[in-house]
Amino acid sequence: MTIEFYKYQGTGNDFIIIDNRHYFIDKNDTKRIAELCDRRFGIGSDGLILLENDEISDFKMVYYNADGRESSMCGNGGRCITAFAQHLEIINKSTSFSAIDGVHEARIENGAVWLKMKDVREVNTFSSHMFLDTGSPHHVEMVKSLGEFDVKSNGAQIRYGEPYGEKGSNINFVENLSENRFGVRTYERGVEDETLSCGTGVTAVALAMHSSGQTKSNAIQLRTQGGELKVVFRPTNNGYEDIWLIGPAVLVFKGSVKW
Ligand SMILES: N[C@H](CCC[C@H](N)C(=O)O)C(=O)O
Repeated sequence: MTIEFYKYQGTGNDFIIIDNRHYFIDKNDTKRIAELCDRRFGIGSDGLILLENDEISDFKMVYYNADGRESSMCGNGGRCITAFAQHLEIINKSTSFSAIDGVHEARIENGAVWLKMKDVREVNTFSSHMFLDTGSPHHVEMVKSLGEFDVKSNGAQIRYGEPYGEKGSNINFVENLSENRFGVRTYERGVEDETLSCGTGVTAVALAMHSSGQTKSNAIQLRTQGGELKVVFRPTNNGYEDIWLIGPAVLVFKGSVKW
């Protein structure tokens, strides 16, 4: 079967997106999904996203990491599928769609996509790092001179080490740039490499910086290797709510491929 795909990127985190409302893709074909994500033998991407019909919302998002396995929520992917849904004229400027961690509101405003993230009830603080789940699990730790830091080897060591083990976590390394701006580089579980940005990751960093008192602001700028993202949120006495991940989502090309 030959299928049409669209290639999107959100601050360099890139995805193959397929309108699966009418196809009958074998969603358990881990090998084929990994082949399509391969940067030499396939189309090349950090992940693959299916857009499907949904009874309770405008559409359903199914996310696979580059290893071909279905995974937890992808923030940059959620922004890209919103732009894709508008491209397909499924939506106009706002939507609510279903993903593995629940229903997300999103809107497109002045060329940026706003994605509402799930509420975060707890930020776990340890001596060397913090850990929280923003739809995907995230380890957050401060480093000096982020630009020269070896993200891949240090990230892999933490991701496979205790307490994360095989299930793993995404690993974010952070440097403070100003009162409300932080540099972030992320080792992503399921890509098993550094990605140019990670949406649930920068969301975790923004909340961790507020929770640890490194910022008093509730509007945080995140500088990633792939570009600038913004996270705004409302601190409550039960964690964080009204959390929005804001940034660009760009259609790079479309094509067709044998499945
Ligand atoms: N690799 C992540 C999922 C994708 C997260 C990232 N691409 C984002 O933008 O949030 C995980 O397995 O937890």
